[in-house]
Amino acid sequence: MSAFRTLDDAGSLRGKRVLMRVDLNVPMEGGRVTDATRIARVAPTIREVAEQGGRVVLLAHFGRPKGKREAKDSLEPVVPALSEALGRPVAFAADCVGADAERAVAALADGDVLLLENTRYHAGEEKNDPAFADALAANGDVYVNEAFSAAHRAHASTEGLAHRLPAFAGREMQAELDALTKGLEAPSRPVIAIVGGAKVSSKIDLLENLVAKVDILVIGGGMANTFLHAEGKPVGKSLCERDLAETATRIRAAAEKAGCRILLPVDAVVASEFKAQAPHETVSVDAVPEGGMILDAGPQSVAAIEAAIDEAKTLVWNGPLGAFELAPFDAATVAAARHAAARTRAGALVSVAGGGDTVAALNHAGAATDFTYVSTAGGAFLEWLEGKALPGVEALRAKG
Ligand SMILES: Nc1ncnc2c1ncn2[C@@H]1O[C@H](COP(=O)(O)OP(=O)(O)O)[C@@H](O)[C@H]1O
Ligand SMILES: O=C(OP(=O)(O)O)[C@H](O)COP(=O)(O)O
Repeated sequence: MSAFRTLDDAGSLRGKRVLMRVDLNVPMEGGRVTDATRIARVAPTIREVAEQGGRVVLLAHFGRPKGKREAKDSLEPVVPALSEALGRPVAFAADCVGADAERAVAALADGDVLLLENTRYHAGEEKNDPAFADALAANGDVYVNEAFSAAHRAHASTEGLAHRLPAFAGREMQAELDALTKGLEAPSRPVIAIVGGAKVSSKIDLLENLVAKVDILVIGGGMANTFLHAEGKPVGKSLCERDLAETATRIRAAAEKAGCRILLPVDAVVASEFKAQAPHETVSVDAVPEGGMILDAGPQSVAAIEAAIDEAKTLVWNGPLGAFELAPFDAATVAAARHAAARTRAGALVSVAGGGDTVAALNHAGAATDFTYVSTAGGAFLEWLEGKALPGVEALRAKG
């Protein structure tokens, strides 16, 4: 396997248009960034290139607008947080290709930073369409991929561009891969994985491989609801992908075969509205009312998760156990995070967690700094853990 070309191999970037793919898919509320970790982690690389006199053109996605220009998925509200992290102004262009982008790029002086609008406003992005990748490439002289957390996507801005321009791994891309390899290449067993969150359809398949790699798999959040439904339990109005019941059943069988213990919630905190402080009750997972929504794991489930963490020597975690942004539905996530942090502090656990919202949840719990390593990546981290090649990483490997 050949190595990456890194920024050290890029030569002088003075006066060059540096198309840098970053992941600005950050938690936002009311038009403001609520957790800037992903921004903070790439800011030094942006500054490094700008300080060399490179003209930085940032490419990123936000949400999943599926080729449509949805105002709620604009990257413009990220500009103030980005500018604050960089300590310098950041220009913005209303499109990532075409006349708007061209004009904004042409106006850059050496050391300037420009953010282009959401790449996913164009259907060609997710299709890795050659014509769209060409249109993106027209605005750069070199390409830097600094978006490890989007490296599991073979999209035009994460993969296609690497074949069109001299391509280099960013500092954070390198650092993520180094840290994950160091922390998890030969993990002390037992290994426990916690997988929760809301991206059920895009993450459920990887559980089938994951059960062969870990000893205990805790399933939480929206992912758990899908498994509970597959077992015939009532899930009311909960976030649940009913058509994935068969996949859930298959994963349970794979886990049994691999000797991986699966832990599902036994009790749940249920509300009738997806809202902070919504009236709620704790019920058994056998008794979720028809109009109820599971928004968190209950205390018995938390106790079981904490006991399972105590058995483990290594923890990997992606996806909150509940809707942690809405108090009091953060209780299970906060308790598990603090428990894992305490075990890590005591030297009993290697703990690695990742994902845009998971990092926000760990910060919210005050637990992030105690974890052995916090990755910015969720899905990409899990796919890396499965042993899958990440298209965004593979495309950077030096040829010849
Ligand atoms: N039971 C639940 N019902 C609805 N949403 C949930 C539930 N549990 C977790 N979530 C949501 O999952 C989201 C995070 O999921 P995901 O994007 O998969 O994680 P990450 O960004 O860390 O990879 C959070 O916004 C959280 O509110
Ligand atoms: O937030 C992201 O991933 P994550 O939620 O798994 O951490 C990345 O930006 C990838 O987004 P996507 O899952 O819509 O491709």
